Amino acid sequence: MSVWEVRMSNSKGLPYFFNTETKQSVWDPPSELSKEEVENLPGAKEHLSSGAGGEGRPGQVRASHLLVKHSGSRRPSSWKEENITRSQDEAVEILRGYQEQIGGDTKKFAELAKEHSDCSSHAHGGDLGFFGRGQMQKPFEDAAFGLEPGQMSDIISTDSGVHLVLRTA
Ligand SMILES: Cn1nc(-c2ccccc2)cc1C(=O)N[C@H](Cc1nc2ccccc2[nH]1)C(=O)O
Repeated sequence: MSVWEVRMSNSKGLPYFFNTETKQSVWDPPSELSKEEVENLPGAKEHLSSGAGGEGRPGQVRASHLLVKHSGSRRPSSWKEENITRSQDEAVEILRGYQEQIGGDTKKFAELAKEHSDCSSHAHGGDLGFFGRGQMQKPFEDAAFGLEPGQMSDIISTDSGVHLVLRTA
């Protein structure tokens, strides 16, 4: 029985991980847990988007993203860089570079997201699983729901940073 459980942050509309022993809350899946263990945590089925293999529910989309954070990001820290100080303009320039490399190649998208995305979903090639409206920050939701499956957005901005979004289902 894991000491971790998945809860929903109502203020942010995002799932987080709560340690019932230490009472610690973290956004990122605890690194000591495998993807399988994360998906079987109490609350995971209810709060985590259905990941690989899930069909999702009507009105849901599945998307991946490549996030570059900057100094103005809600949480200017990531698995890659503890203290992110780049400006938003620098973040956009970096993301433009990835956009050029990706072209329309979805395999390349996943490779670059895994290596460079400042989101903890990098470990899954940027895959966020299925989600419905009301779950993600609005600019991200609008971009994802405005794409056809297989289509990639231009650069969009949220409180988390700047993103490229790829709708996958
Ligand atoms: C919304 N979300 N899902 C995951 C996720 C999903 C599947 C597997 C692992 C992590 C991580 C996150 C998340 O909020 N990550 C944040 C960054 C971030 N901010 C976002 C805003 C909109 C969509 C995705 C976003 N990711 C972080 O790591 O600081």
